[in-house]
Amino acid sequence: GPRPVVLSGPSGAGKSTLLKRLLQDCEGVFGFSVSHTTRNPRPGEADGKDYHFVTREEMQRGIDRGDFIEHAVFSGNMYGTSKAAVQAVQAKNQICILDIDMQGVKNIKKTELNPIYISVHPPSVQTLEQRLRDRNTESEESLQKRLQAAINDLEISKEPGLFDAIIINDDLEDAYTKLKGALKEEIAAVQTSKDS
Ligand SMILES: Nc1nc2c(ncn2[C@@H]2O[C@H](COP(=O)(O)OP(=O)(O)O)[C@@H](O)[C@H]2O)c(=O)[nH]1
Ligand SMILES: Nc1ncnc2c1ncn2[C@@H]1O[C@H](COP(=O)(O)OP(=O)(O)O)[C@@H](O)[C@H]1O
Repeated sequence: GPRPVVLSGPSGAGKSTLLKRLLQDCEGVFGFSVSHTTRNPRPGEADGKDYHFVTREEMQRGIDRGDFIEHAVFSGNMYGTSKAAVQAVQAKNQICILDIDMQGVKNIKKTELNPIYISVHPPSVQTLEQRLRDRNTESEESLQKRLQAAINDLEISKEPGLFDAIIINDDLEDAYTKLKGALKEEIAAVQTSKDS
């Protein structure tokens, strides 16, 4: 099947915005790997679509059973990619997109998944903070944790070879064009196999 795609980058960099657009624009080409999380759903988020929202006990049981390819704690909540989430997409012969943090990137590198790694960056930490504030989803404490993680992860992202592409999300149209461009061969391959 097609190579999966990992989208990483700081909270608030624009990963969900870009990937939602990609899913709509290239209908049937991509499938989202629905992660598990212990954080509370935000208004508008649907269980089983944006995340599988679970308790810490349920998540820990799944980890102990070996259900997860990778898992991490981010900003005080647990997150993880289940084997089933990736298999559900791969069974449809779609390009599986994973939206995961830096710990997830490092752990996926130890697996056989062999994805394309893309990092989405904000134009500056100031802009990131403004976008996160305007999104209105975080408490002040959660916002500060995300900004600290962002500063740390932006530094780690400079490591040569960690990512296949880094997309700076300043103008959204421009960033989207770059993201689609970075994946054009994979998109074409899936479209060709669908036509045949
Ligand atoms: N390692 C890992 N990170 C994840 C997973 N799902 C989501 N994340 C990351 O967890 C972080 C927080 O996600 P979320 O609470 O949805 O906040 P947002 O990124 O600010 O919208 C982001 O960096 C996500 O990429 C997962 O399954 N594994
Ligand atoms: N290029 C952009 N210009 C202005 N605002 C943006 C841009 N991209 C995303 N946003 C906004 O910034 C916020 C964070 O984006 P989001 O996609 O939720 O980030 P992430 O999924 O990486 O946490 C959202 O409110 C989104 O609408």
